[in-house]
Amino acid sequence: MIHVRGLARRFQTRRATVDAVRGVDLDVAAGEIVGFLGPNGAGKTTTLRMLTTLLEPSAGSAEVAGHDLRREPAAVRRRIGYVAQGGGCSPQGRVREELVLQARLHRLDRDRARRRVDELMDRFALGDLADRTTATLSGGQRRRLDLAIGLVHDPAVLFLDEPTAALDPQSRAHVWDHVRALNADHHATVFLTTHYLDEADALCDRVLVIDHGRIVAAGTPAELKRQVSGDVVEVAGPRLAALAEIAGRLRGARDVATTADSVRFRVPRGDTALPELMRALDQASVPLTSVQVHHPTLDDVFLAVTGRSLRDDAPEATRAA
Ligand SMILES: Nc1ncnc2c1ncn2[C@@H]1O[C@H](COP(=O)(O)OP(=O)(O)OP(=O)(O)O)[C@@H](O)[C@H]1O
Repeated sequence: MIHVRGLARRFQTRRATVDAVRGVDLDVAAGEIVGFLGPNGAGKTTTLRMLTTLLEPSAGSAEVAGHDLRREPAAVRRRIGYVAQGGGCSPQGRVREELVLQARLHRLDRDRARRRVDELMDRFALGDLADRTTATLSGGQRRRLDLAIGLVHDPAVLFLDEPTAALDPQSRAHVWDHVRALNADHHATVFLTTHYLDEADALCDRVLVIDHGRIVAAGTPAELKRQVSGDVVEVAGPRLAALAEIAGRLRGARDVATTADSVRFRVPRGDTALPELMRALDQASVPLTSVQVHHPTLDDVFLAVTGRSLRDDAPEATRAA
């Protein structure tokens, strides 16, 4: 359903050249839900905007829903739905009116537009909100409307840019239910971007991790999680360099990372690694002020596959207009 080879996009700003996407290859089969996961500024939105014909690629090729992205952009647009990060409806528009307007923009005749809008209002539980202006909707209601708008023309592929960003946990779970149901009932292909590993885990058949414009890991959520199996040990003390060196020598220790005030690393089992660590530190007379063992968090997954922490993340370039 989506086949991409060498897709790249370079932005030229007054101050810098930004290679936002640096040669991405990916394939999405019909009926798959694929998550595009990565920290801020990794290149997710830029890739999505290229695949939805909103942005011209600097290099590479792609076929989306059976049409060539560069040669047949209008045909691609007819077969895809796109829900952007901020949604796309006017704040003063009313819920039902907005849906009808979108249906008419997609050239559905009056009758078909009415039927389609009724169907979508029902599916996304928007009936009670029909006459509300979109500016008065809660975050979760607004996302349901955005999804309905993205589906008005019954697209073969739905692109979602961070569908649950800034939603409370309950609204996030509702959005996930809707996406799952779309996929199960209509065999819809869904390509979504997210910051959240739990979202990818709950929703996606497959996950692609992008960092610095390149895909750095791909697999099912279970496969990705296996890559960060084991426990994470975090130790602190006055001699961090010595701690890191000793940690690196423990059996099975991986991904030793020194932060400003601690050393973090992964081991197959925390309970067996700790006595070994204590003995080694004792022998080398390296003092320890604290030690913690925990299961890998979202941050550890990012650390393992991208080599940096989500928490330290910052946009790398100022956006031009
Ligand atoms: N119009 C633009 N001009 C210059 N640089 C840009 C432009 N759009 C994006 N960038 C840069 O390209 C890189 C990738 O941005 P992109 O928005 O694709 O990342 P992202 O993974 O979607 O991030 P986020 O999760 O924050 O939305 C960033 O360094 C960003 O600053």
